Amino acid sequence: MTQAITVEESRELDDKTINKIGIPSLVLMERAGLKIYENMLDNKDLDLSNVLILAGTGNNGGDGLVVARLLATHGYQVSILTVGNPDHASEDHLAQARICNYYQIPKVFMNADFNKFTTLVDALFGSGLSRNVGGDFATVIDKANASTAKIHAIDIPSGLNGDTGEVMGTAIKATSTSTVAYPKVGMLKDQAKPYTGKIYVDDIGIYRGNAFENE
Ligand SMILES: NC(=O)C1=CN([C@@H]2O[C@H](COP(=O)(O)OP(=O)(O)OC[C@H]3O[C@@H](n4cnc5c(N)ncnc54)[C@H](O)[C@@H]3O)[C@@H](O)[C@H]2O)[C@@H](O)CC1
Ligand SMILES: [K+]
Repeated sequence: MTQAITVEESRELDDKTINKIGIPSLVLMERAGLKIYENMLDNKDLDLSNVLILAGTGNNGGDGLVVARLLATHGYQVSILTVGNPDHASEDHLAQARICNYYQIPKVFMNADFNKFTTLVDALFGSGLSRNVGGDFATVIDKANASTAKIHAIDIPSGLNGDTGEVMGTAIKATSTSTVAYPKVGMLKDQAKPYTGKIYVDDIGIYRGNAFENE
């Protein structure tokens, strides 16, 4: 597996790629979503006949909404549960939500029966997780773990500390995880294995170091 980075490094690399190198964030999100979708098709442990996207209102959720759209446009049955305050949604999340609305991807709410779904996509938190998980987020994570569905996590299983591999209150136990750009150091610790499952590392155009860099 390629080198691992800290969560802070991952946020710095995202920022540099977008604001210094100039690759638009929605381009990175599209590339991430496409790779994640392909990882899900690749993983034969996942049954994609009825998928639910668990989307937070940040960019991790935005990645999840790209996956929702790719599944829908390729004929898969997919629904979205958005968790968190929509008034605090990131710009890119809102852009993806408008696209999902265009495609009329069905929405479900907190009372949804997760056992109806064959695969859940964990897009609640990625590198933005900054405190212990509680409230609706904890409810959804615990319900997802207790369900019969398999879980595919985006970037970092939600609730797992990407630096230490510790659980912050509660955390998603995924069958597989698509991590963006580089794995985060905490995900490679032994204690993280039951949470990450099989790890896919997705190259989306974010690189540590650059031979052409003049600094
Ligand atoms: N444009 C970019 O920078 C890219 C971001 N990507 C994705 O975006 C993710 C990072 O997105 P964000 O920075 O929007 O952050 P997240 O989507 O990880 O988290 C969203 C927000 O949740 C809030 N939050 C943190 N801990 C919480 C808690 N315990 N309870 C409730 N709310 C909490 C924070 O305010 C945080 O900003 C990455 O993990 C990756 O999946 C990828 O699309 C690649 C490009
Ligand atoms: K996640």
